Amino acid sequence: MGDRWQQGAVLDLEITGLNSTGEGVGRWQERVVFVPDTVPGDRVQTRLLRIKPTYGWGKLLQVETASPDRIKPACIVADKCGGCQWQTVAYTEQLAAKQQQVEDALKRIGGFDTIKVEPILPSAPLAYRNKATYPLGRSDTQQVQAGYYRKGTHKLINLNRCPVQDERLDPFLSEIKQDIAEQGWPIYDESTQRGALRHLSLRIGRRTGQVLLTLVSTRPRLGNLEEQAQTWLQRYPHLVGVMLNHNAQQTNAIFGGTTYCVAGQPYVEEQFANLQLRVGPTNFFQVNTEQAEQLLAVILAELNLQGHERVVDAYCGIGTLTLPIADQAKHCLGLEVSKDSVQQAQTNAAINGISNVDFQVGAVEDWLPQVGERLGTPIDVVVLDPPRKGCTPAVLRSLIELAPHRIVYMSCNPATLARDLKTLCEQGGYQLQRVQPADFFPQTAHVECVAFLVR
Ligand SMILES: C[S@@+](CC[C@H](N)C(=O)[O-])C[C@H]1O[C@@H](n2cnc3c(N)ncnc32)[C@H](O)[C@@H]1O
Repeated sequence: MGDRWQQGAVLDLEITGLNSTGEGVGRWQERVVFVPDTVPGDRVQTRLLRIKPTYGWGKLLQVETASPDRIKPACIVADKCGGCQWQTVAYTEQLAAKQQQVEDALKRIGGFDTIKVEPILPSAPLAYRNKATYPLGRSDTQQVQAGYYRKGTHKLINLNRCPVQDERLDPFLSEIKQDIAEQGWPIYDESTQRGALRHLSLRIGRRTGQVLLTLVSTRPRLGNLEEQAQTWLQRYPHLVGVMLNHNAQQTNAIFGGTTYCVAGQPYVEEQFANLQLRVGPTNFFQVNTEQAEQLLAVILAELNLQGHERVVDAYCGIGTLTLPIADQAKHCLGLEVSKDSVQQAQTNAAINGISNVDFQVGAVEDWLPQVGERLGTPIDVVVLDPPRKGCTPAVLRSLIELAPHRIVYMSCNPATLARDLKTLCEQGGYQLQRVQPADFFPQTAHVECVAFLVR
């Protein structure tokens, strides 16, 4: 079945680009076809799986002529693992696709036809992640496994190494599951909802080498965990703490609300932008420390703070942006919904001797309307760094009412960024001055950006 626009048809295509979800993009008789696992420049044979009148999705049957940008993946399970989409795409091509993704979102969603997007800041392409969270499972022969899910499934691929993770985390991945097996701790089974251990989570301070190991369990206790934790602390000199997170909910969220420190300390220390930061097991912290630091340097250079500014850092996490900004401003107020993160941010402020900051636990929606009373007006700068879904209409309305002179909007989703920038410009009288993308997530289609607005 070929040469027809119907499900099951086999088509020959040339792949000419990559889309924002990581699929290769080709054209067939004016229609667009998305084909996962392909590289721009590939000539491929694909079978149409799903079709709409003007576009569809195909499954790669074979690469007839490989693109010069198709490379050998660093990962031995790259063709199966659902973790990275772009292990076979040359890094320069990944960067070009991300640049295009940002430019397209700003034009198509934001209507910013003339805005110049700065060249994307490249990262180390491998071994860059400071945090790994591996689901645990059992093989058909009942061996304990840890790894990532096979593409599009919840079937685990057992891994002993993951090339995008900091290499110092690999021994924990390959060895801890053996100890779990020897302890006989029951592994959680999603299908029956029985068992205890769900995830192995690892966090490393890139500059300090300190490692924190967290087990996520449906039960608040595991027999013999204290003794096993002591064995791990002795075996791994860089391991500084062992934690147990209790998550008994039927949910996709990895962590539950309570975390116990079983042995050692409940955080890793990280040196970040000349500050000493403590990061707990469940706190949000950018996974690419070096890139977060590069983007922070861009923000500080662009803001060029003089020491008299009142700044609000909305969605502030553990103060990663709040503290370096406060260092150059009159006062900085961080707003953050996670109580744990705010406590960590307050500790981080104290350790670094930064006293011109405050942190408020709560939703930005609730607290942004009150920041004028709290800090005094005018507010000079508001920094936004929301989750992927972007800002709610209520946050944008409050922001427009507050009318800070400048807005810095950091985002990991160019589509919601472009949507919110459009609202701020059309309804709030802001002008988009500059957009700087940065690659925080090599080997995946994700891209981070910071946009600068002035009123
Ligand atoms: C992308 S992270 C940014 C954290 C911080 N700016 C950083 O660079 O480390 C988003 C943060 O927003 C918090 N958050 C999510 N929704 C929120 C809301 N409605 N109000 C306040 N904080 C929120 C999350 O807990 C998370 O810490």
